[in-house]
Amino acid sequence: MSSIPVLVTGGAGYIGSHAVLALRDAGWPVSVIDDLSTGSRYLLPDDVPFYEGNVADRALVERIFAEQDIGAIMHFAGSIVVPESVEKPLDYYRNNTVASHSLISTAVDAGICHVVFSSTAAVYGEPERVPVDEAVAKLPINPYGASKLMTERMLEDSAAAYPLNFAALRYFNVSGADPAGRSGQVGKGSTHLIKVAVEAAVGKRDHVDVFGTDYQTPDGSCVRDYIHVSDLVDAHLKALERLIERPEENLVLNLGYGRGLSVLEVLDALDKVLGQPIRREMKGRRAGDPPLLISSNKALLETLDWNARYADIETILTHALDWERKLQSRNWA
Ligand SMILES: NC(=O)c1ccc[n+]([C@@H]2O[C@H](COP(=O)([O-])OP(=O)(O)OC[C@H]3O[C@@H](n4cnc5c(N)ncnc54)[C@H](O)[C@@H]3O)[C@@H](O)[C@H]2O)c1
Ligand SMILES: O=c1ccn([C@@H]2O[C@H](COP(=O)(O)OP(=O)(O)O[C@H]3O[C@H](CO)[C@H](O)[C@H](O)[C@H]3O)[C@@H](O)[C@H]2O)c(=O)[nH]1
Repeated sequence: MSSIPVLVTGGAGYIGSHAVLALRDAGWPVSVIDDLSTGSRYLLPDDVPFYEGNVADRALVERIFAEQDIGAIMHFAGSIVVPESVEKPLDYYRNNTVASHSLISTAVDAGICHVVFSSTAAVYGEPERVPVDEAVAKLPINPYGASKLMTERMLEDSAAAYPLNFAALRYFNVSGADPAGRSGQVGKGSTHLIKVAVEAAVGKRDHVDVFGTDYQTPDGSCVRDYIHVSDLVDAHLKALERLIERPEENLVLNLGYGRGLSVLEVLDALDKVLGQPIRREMKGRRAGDPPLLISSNKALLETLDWNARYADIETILTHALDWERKLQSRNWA
């Protein structure tokens, strides 16, 4: 497979930094643009060409395209906090939709042909069926999901009109960290279950809240499809290869294992990894949480030559825990 220079937007963030590492490991030339609003430069190797700035800065993006001879974009840059999107919807439409418009139109003008886009299970809202397949109605229930769906739509219409193809990858619950310990999730008030749980494991928190124990699920707590970040980014590389091989095709794929784990099952697994229990507090339901969110990954398995390598929840937790310990030992966050 011939590799072409890739621009990773949001490459100093959690998922983007793993994509940079995976692309480099596989021999792709990589550059990064990131405004460092939530990202951290130390998640990237020093020798990655790094441009600090906003993807909506057309002049900067044009310069990167020219200087790095970019042929494809992996677009991770965006704002990701669901409750914040409800409080500040216009910020989310600006940073996720309007900034993406600028990036896509700059790419089209520069003749860049392939875009892999970070979408989310939030585009489905409260899905009418679970496992959720890609044909389920897209009815987002918050501005975050709506802002991402609008970008998917822009890509779809642009691909019909210009020489461009795209992959919209809808992530379920991204978790874990680079198995080699080079990157992971950086704190700053994370609300994600696995991040919160490993913070408790290293003593940054004294307990984990369990939000809701009275759902119509086997043990009463919410069920999610946790996918290891390295498996997730591997699907991005496979998707990009496919876009290059088949320029007339686009891809819209869920990224998940098609497997559900409850909050209590995740915490039990962490207790097992640690060999001792983490303190839990049973709390009421958190607003806006669907009881059950599991992907159908049939399309992913049928379309890409992709296999899960790190699906075991204890593996996911071990990698997240190793990273949390590293953060703590370096006083990074
Ligand atoms: N983490 C998840 O569970 C999850 C789930 C579904 C989808 N996603 C999507 O994946 C992508 C990456 O998420 P993440 O978890 O790595 O978040 P993150 O906050 O760690 O990464 C986002 C990166 O983008 C940068 N950024 C934000 N706006 C920018 C802009 N306008 N120009 C340049 N840089 C900008 C930030 O500084 C950060 O480094 C996002 O688009 C998010 O919506 C994440
Ligand atoms: O301290 C915590 C944190 C979370 N939970 C529970 O754990 C489950 C998973 O919660 P996360 O916050 O880890 O993840 P979400 O399923 O809420 O969010 C995921 O889906 C969202 C869209 O629906 C966004 O895409 C988001 O980035 C992504 O992680 C939920 O039932 C939540 O209530 C707890 O019990 N205690």
